[in-house]
Amino acid sequence: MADDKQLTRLRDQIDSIDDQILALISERARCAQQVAEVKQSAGDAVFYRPEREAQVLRHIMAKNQGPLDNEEMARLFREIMSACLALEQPVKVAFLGPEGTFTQEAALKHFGHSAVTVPLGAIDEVFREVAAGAVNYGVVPVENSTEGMINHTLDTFLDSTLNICGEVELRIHHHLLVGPNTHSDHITRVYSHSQSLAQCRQWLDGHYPKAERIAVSSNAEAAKRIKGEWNSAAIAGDMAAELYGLTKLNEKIEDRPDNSTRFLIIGRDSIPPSGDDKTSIIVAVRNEPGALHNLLEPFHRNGVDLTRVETRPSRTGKWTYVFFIDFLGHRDAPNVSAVLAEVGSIVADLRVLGSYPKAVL
Ligand SMILES: O=C(O)C(=O)C[C@]1(C(=O)O)C=C[C@@H](O)C=C1
Repeated sequence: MADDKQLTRLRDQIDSIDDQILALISERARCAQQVAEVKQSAGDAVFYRPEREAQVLRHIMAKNQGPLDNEEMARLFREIMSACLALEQPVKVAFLGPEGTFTQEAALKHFGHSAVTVPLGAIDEVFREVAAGAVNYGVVPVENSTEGMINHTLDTFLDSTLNICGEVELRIHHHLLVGPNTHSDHITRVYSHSQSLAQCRQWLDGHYPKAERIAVSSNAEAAKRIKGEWNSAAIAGDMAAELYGLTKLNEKIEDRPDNSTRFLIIGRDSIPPSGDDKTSIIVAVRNEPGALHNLLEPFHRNGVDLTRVETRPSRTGKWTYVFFIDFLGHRDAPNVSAVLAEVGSIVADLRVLGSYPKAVL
């Protein structure tokens, strides 16, 4: 048994520290309320400030001396800021539903749990609802470390005028889930999103080679569907398992242990610099010799680091290539604006999708 006196003394200490934390969080929340008043009196209706949130989290991570690690500490502050923002004005965030998808997990990781998350049926719908002002922001998957780009999201940007205002990365752990009617020896069907089935291909080949693999609109949808079915399993994450009351037969069945997905936050406003930013652009290039070299050379000459170059077929048929390019730096930075001016003058079309803080968590 622990020493009772020592335990009591330590718990008294924790009680008194909690009182101080409580008073400080309340003081911080009152400050946020005053910030809201300042914004309102300036006629500014935008309460969520991603560049400021990134700065707050980076500052906390730089100052943290343990024993909690930087990510853990930032997550706590993420939730405090989320609650403070909800006091100013609750933020409404649409995501690719139903409830329990990895996209919802990404939305909550980025905005914290005080955000109101709204499930929608398709990526296009998320874009539409943000554009219509029915929600403040949207979260869409853009790229998986195992399976590559999510082309549907890229293509939707071609027809949209929305801005990218943030990015969030999520480690993706898949589990094989079953309802009460299914035994592990009698699984004849495995439901999941096509990307998730692909991310677990080798595991399925090894463990359930004969089971039919059925692609559905999301892994949460797969989890929802198998609840009452016999001989069926779903591949989905923790949130879906919990939400639909399913049992995890096998955990972390993704073929690559570092499997992660990058999501983008889309909104209507452009975001000021945070000090550590990225920019995404779409360019349409004429089909001429040296076109790709001419496009990329100004980045190199101006010391702008490219983080991704992705090609998609142009849908107008007018231009042969459309490139999605991500690079480090904010569009307001002199070297970035010089590159954008130069690139804009040589390509058929250039659209800046947005400059936004690099993912902190
Ligand atoms: O600094 C602001 O503009 C605030 O509204 C305060 C605060 C915070 O809690 O720190 C809250 C919400 C914003 O998204 C950014 C920061």
